[in-house]
Amino acid sequence: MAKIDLDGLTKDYGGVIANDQLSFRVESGEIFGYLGPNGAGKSTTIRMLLGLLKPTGGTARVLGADIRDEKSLIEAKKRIGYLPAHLGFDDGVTGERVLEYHAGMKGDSRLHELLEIFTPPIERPVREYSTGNRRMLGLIQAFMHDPELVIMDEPTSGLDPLKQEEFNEFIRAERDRGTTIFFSSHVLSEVRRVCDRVGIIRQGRLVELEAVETLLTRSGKRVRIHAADEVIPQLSALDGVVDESTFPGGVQFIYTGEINRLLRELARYDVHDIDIKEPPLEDVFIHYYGERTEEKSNQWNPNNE
Ligand SMILES: Nc1ncnc2c1ncn2[C@@H]1O[C@H](COP(=O)(O)OP(=O)(O)OP(=O)(O)O)[C@@H](O)[C@H]1O
Repeated sequence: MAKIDLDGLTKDYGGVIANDQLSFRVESGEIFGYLGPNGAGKSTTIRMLLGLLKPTGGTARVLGADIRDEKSLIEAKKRIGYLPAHLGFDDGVTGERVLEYHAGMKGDSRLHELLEIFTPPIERPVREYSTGNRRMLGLIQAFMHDPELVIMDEPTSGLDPLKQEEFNEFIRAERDRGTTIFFSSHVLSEVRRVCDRVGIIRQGRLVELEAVETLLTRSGKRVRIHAADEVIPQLSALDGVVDESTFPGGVQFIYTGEINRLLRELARYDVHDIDIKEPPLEDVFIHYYGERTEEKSNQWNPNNE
C-alpha cells in the first residue's frame, strides 16, 4: 500500500491555486523528493497532508487515513514524523524540555541514537540556538518515536555541509530499515544523492514524476573531447549531439544518443582525451523552471548547497 496517495488534491487560496489537482503516490520504503521553485506549492501540499490546511478539492491518504477525516488522521499521525519548514519551538525552554514534551505525546524510543548524530546543545534554551541547531532539534523530534513515514519541509536548510552529509547518510539508512521518507528540497545535489524518485511541481501542477536514475539517463551524457582542430566540426555534427560548444583544442556537448554509437563514431577520429559524465542535475531540472524572470521562481538557486 502507498504510504501517501494524493487524489486530485487541490488548494485554492482564493485567487491563487497553490495545488492544482495533484495525483501521485509515495510508495512504501522509498525516499521521495518533492521539488519546485519558490512558491510552486510544496509547503501547501505538505501542510494539507498533515491536516494543517484543508483542501478545497480532491483528497489524499496518509498511512491509509483520509486527510479530511480528522479522527483517522490524528491516529495515523502517531506513526508519522513531521519536520515543518518553520520550527515554532518555545524559545524560553531548553532543547531537552522540548524533546521531553514531544516524547510525552508520541514516544522517544530512538532519542539517544539520534542525539549521537544530530547534536544540538539540548541543555541550552532554544532562543540561543543557531538556525542549524534548531533544524537538528527538529530532526530529532521528527524521528524520535520511530515513525513509519516521515514528512519534511526543506529539512537541510541551515545545516552546514558536514551535517547535510550526515543527514543524507542517516535518511538512506532509515530507508534501508523500511521508513518511508517524503521531503521538499531546493538542494539538487542532495536529491541526486538520496532520492529514489522525485516529483516536480510548478505553479501548483505536477510536471514530472520519475525515478532519479531515469531522469538522468533520459537526459544524456555530458561529453568533453580534446581533439585535433580539423575534426571538431565533424564531432559537433554527430547525430544525438546537443548544446555543443567549442573550447581551444576541443568540443563539449550533451549526447542524447546510444553510447556505443558514439564510441564507434569517435574511433574514426584522432581523439586526444575524452571525459563522459552524467549531466549535472541542474541541467536536467532547469527546463522545468522556465520563465524564470517572470515568476517568483527566479529565487530558485540550483547551486544552493
Ligand atoms: N495563506 C495563504 N494565502 C494566500 N496565498 C498563499 C498562502 N500560502 C501560500 N500562498 C501562495 O500559494 C503559493 C504556493 O505557496 P507554497 O508556500 O506552498 O510554495 P512552496 O513551493 O512551498 O514555496 P517555497 O519553496 O518558497 O517555500 C504561492 O503563490 C504562495 O504565495
